[in-house]
Amino acid sequence: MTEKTLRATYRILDASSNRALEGLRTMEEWARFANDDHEMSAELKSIRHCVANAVGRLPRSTMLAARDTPGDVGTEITVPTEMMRSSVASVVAAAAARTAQSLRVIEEYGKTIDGQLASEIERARYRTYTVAALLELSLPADDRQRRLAASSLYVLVDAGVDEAAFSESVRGLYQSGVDVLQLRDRSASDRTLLQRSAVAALIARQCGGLFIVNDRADLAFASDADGVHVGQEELPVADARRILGPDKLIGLSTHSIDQARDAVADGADYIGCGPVFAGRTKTFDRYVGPAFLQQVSAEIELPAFAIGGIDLTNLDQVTGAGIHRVAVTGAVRDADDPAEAVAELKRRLGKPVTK
Ligand SMILES: Cc1ncc(COP(=O)(O)OP(=O)(O)O)c(N)n1
Ligand SMILES: Cc1nc(C(=O)O)sc1CCOP(=O)(O)O
Ligand SMILES: [Mg+2]
Repeated sequence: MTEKTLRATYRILDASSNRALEGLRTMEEWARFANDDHEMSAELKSIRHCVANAVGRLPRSTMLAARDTPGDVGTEITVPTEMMRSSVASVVAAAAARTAQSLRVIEEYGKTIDGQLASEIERARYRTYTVAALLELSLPADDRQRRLAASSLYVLVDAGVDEAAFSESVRGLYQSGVDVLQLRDRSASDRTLLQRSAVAALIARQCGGLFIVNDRADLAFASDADGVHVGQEELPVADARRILGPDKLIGLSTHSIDQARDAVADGADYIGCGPVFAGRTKTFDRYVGPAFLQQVSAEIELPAFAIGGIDLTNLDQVTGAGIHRVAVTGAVRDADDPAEAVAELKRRLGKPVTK
């Protein structure tokens, strides 16, 4: 092995052992101080010491001499969500992934220097898989469902004239009280929808809101949105779920009580119920009116958002039918002061009932 290759190998082993030990410590802190779990804390501490002892077989002075943090190009490479964690569950999940990846790196490059090191790290890696899974399963489910249950105002927006205007509008809507925002724009290209969705997903995490992509589970996945909303003619819920997995939200449009019942059976996380009234955004042959909302309110346990032509002039008909969640477009888009319209809608909706 050339001097240059050997130095690079020690640099990798140094960085990866630091990353692995940091990840193990991050997991250990939750097991110790949040879960008060003596057994899990002890196991994570034991793995951390095994890794440290195994890496201790390497010449520390050589590792330190190979370290060059100021020259590390990786420190400048970031992704938007790298500095964001939407929940403690995501902190622990990131630490578990980082630890496993780093142990694998130490194991593989360590094989070129010390086989005993590699086999000790392999044992530590398998132990980490087990304890990390138990730790992640001990955590409260990601709070996406909790935030959905607490949501009452859902606003649908288009891609806007450019990313800057879109970002400003999205942030303003969340800050004025919008709980859920959906990007719905038939005229935008996939590339534009993806870029806008990635931006909105990040802003949603920063503001504590939820961001949903209309129709397209692929774009929702690629942008790390909180979920997708599909209609009766788009991907079935089950197929959207296969793409997004169990932790993302899938909303389904419903226009009858049978469709609402099917939505529950199909595993949707929430439903849109409409079109209730004629509106300015989308036209229909028929409107379900408040009667459908009464049926849903009486029977369906999922969060149900009334949609279609809803604004402050007819909101009382919606809440009077027992639905305290609405999804609107025109009522905010066409308002003289969108922030004030949001605030007034939220005031009139109050805290959502449990369904
Ligand atoms: C919250 C919510 N409810 C209903 C719809 C309508 O979805 P869909 O029937 O797929 O029609 P389009 O929005 O795709 O035209 C929605 N988007 N959001
Ligand atoms: C996109 C959409 N879907 C509906 C449904 O009933 O499925 S109603 C609707 C339009 C919502 O916009 P506005 O609040 O401006 O009427
Ligand atoms: Mg649709």
